[in-house]
Amino acid sequence: MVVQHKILVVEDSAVVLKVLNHLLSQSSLFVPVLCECYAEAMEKLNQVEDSYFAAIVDLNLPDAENGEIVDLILDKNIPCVVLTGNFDDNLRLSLLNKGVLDYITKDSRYSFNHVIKVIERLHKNQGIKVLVAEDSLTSRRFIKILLEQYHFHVIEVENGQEALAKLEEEPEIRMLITDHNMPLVNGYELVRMLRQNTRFQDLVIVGLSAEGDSSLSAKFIKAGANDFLKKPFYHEEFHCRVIHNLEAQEMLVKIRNLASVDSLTGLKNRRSLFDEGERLFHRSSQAVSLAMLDLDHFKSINDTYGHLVGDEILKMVGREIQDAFPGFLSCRFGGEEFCLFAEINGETMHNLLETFLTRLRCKEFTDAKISLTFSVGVCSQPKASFEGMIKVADHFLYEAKRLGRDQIVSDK
Ligand SMILES: Nc1nc2c(ncn2[C@@H]2O[C@H](COP(=O)(O)OP(=O)(O)OP(=O)(O)O)[C@@H](O)[C@H]2O)c(=O)[nH]1
Repeated sequence: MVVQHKILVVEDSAVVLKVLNHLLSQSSLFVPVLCECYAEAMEKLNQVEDSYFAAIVDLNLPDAENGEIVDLILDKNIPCVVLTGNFDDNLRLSLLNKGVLDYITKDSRYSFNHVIKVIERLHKNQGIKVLVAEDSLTSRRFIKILLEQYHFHVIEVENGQEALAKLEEEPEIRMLITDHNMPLVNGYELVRMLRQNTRFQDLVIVGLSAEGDSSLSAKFIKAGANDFLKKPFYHEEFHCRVIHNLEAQEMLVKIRNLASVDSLTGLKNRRSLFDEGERLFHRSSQAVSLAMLDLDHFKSINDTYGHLVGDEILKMVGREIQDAFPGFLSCRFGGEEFCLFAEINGETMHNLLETFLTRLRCKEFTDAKISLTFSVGVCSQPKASFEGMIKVADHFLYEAKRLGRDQIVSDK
């Protein structure tokens, strides 16, 4: 079940309130709570049972014209995004110094999408671990506060050696913010070491360099850092760089996943079967088994109920396979053909497949209550190559079809 978060919106313009309400309601994560003035917001905030994930506020309200709403929100420790009609540099600085998350002018309709993006980002950041490597306690704490303001989970270390140990210990750390001048292993050496290890390829690294040391920024980037910041930096720039680099990395992961996943079923696609299967095949020192599964008479399902129902069936079958074979390399080989590969012996593979086929026979799929069966070929005897195993399993699959379908033929 999705946990929904309340977002307090304080805005005197009915149109803006409507737009923000619409945009927030489009996400299943957020529930907008709308207020037209300061007094109404205060009343909502005083209802003790209510806690707010964030607030979006207009600076000039009819009953509080000088941004008093910001202090009210920040006093309650609620992350605050300010929307305003006029851009003023001094005001912007004073708001950012107070600790507002962002300051956005209502100069186009994109401004409202920007506000929602900030709130969504805040939500996403909750699960993201960031490592801060910095020997100066003051500087480290300052960076920690800035990151926590954006809901990141912050881990602190005092030097490069500790950073390496922490990154080994906690592989889910997504970002490293590192100073250069640190004892034992300095920032530049740390980045070089990390980038030589393919495991840390996706780690986002932002180097911190002292003012005037331009060669260091270049060295950081050359060593493989994604970005750098010159100290002292202003927190608006810090947040932008952190978020932009993180989003670029997220996009990369998304593209990589799209390239390896079958969009219909969510299983791995044929390309990643060969990539990952080859690797597992060569690495494995124990028995491996490979199964090719083909839905029986699938063409007649398409012909009778249409392609959309056929697609729905393939999606459901994908989920069944995922549930029945956790930890397996499971892929949609093409059309209505699937492939399973794992480090198990032929007998175990056979038994698991038997259980799966039995369960499938008892099920009915879609509103049309369609029954499904699979023909399966299994290869579990040692072969010279991964491709060789696929060929053998494919051969047994066709044998299963020839023998009347709905059965397993294997070499065990
Ligand atoms: N809906 C849908 N159908 C697909 C997709 N990919 C392949 N098919 C259909 O799968 C059917 C496969 O038909 P056949 O190769 O004749 O096999 P079959 O009807 O399952 O018969 P047997 O394999 O001999 O039991 C064809 O009708 C394809 O159009 C897809 O992504 N979606």
